[in-house]
Amino acid sequence: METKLAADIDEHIALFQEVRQSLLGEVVAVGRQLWTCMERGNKILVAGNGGSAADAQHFAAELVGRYMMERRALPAIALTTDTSILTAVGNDYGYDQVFSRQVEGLGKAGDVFIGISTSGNSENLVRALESAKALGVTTVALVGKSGGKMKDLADIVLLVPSQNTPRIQEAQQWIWHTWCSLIDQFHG
Ligand SMILES: O=C(CO)[C@@H](O)[C@H](O)[C@H](O)[C@H](O)COP(=O)(O)O
Ligand SMILES: [Zn+2]
Repeated sequence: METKLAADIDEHIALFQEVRQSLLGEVVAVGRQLWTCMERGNKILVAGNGGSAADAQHFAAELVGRYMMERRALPAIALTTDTSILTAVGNDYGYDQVFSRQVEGLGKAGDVFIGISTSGNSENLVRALESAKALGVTTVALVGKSGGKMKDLADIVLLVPSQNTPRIQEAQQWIWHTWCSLIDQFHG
């Protein structure tokens, strides 16, 4: 039992070392793009399922509220929180449209949509990427495993090199926390 837990920690550390090697530069570049988007008056839309829904909300909370320093509120909306929208759209159109419908209602050219998924194959995120693209909303896919269908649709793809769902989520949490940290610094 403890051996398995220790192996999980070793896997986490090895993955983070790999992420530092292969993804840090791009994470910084995307963080700068997110800041530029919000600075010019556009907003960030973010969505995911399950643990990634929690991540979407956690990220939006730290932009609208604060991360580590005092700064102005920033415009970010998690598309996972309004149960009336989620149940109405899910019931009337289907669960695969719960995010795309919100992107169509809220998205403006110049906004950024971020889809968080471990598989890259959640259909509601695939549809949201398609809707975003049609509106001129920049799309970012935070994915793992093979990157799935989302990898081929998004403008920017950050692929965590792991097949293990919780480890991928841990690395994705590092990515959006790093964006929060960079945005604090850019805000100055
Ligand atoms: O958090 C976990 C597993 O760690 C689960 O809740 C997980 O997020 C759900 O199974 C999601 O539906 C998986 O979707 P995705 O990451 O493949 O887009
Ligand atoms: Zn989880």
